[in-house]
Amino acid sequence: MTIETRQAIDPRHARTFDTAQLRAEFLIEQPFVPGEINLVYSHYDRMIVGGAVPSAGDLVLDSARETGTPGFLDRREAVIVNIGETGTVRTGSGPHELNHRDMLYVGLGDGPLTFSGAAARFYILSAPAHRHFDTRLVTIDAAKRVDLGAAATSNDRSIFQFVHPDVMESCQLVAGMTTLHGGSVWNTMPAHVHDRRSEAYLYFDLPEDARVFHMMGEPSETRHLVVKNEQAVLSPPWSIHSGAGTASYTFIWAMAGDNVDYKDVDMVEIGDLQ
Ligand SMILES: O=C[C@H](O)[C@@H](O)CC(=O)C(=O)O
Ligand SMILES: [Zn+2]
Repeated sequence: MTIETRQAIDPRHARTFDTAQLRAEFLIEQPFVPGEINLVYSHYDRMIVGGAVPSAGDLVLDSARETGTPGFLDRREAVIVNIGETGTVRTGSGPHELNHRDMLYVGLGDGPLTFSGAAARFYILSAPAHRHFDTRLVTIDAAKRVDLGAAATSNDRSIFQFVHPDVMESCQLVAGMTTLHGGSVWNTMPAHVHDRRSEAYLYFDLPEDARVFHMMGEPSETRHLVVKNEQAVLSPPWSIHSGAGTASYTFIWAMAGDNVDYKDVDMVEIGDLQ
């Protein structure tokens, strides 16, 4: 298992970054490595973001020096999303079968996690937690669907809220999936920020020869990251997080911070973007 620590970057510092520095701090280039668990420990709300690709054999996430606790989930909760084919995640309380796009919420203390499935690809999210909620599998049918945008503005999309107060309780993690409908390529425009919560994006189901231009930065200092399929982006509390693809795609968004209020966002007027 590898864990890379990323410091929380001050927006005044981020303004000075060139492309390589922006990518090194905010892009997770290869979360999915066959036969490995590969994580980033971010100091933005101490979110852990990464992947597990069991392929040949089981992979176990039991402990990490970075958390300073004997077990990885002793003081944390997690969300696991399968973006590959059917696989199994065994938690302390038992096995859970995850089909493509299912999410598993794992409550505080319910580790270790064992990942299996020859063609499964597990996206891993974790944040500190203050109490236990029962581990729960949330399928796309159980998620709350919100349709937003329109074809005329190239942002016709469905937002599926999986770990969200309307569906289930959690401590900090709020997570879901947004699918762009055919021909639509823009997510989260008009853009927003939410200083109360950090966010992470994983773009997937994007053709190999397509790219998403992920918009980030303070509204008055925007930057972009060119992102390919199955790459993740860390979005600081001070940053917009929006993207336009050269093709349609799906992404997983997840937040952690002071509240779990999905609607608590500060919208950015289009005229205020620079
Ligand atoms: O705070 C909310 C997150 O940025 C995403 O849920 C937004 C999103 O999926 C979209 O508008 O397409
Ligand atoms: Zn957001």
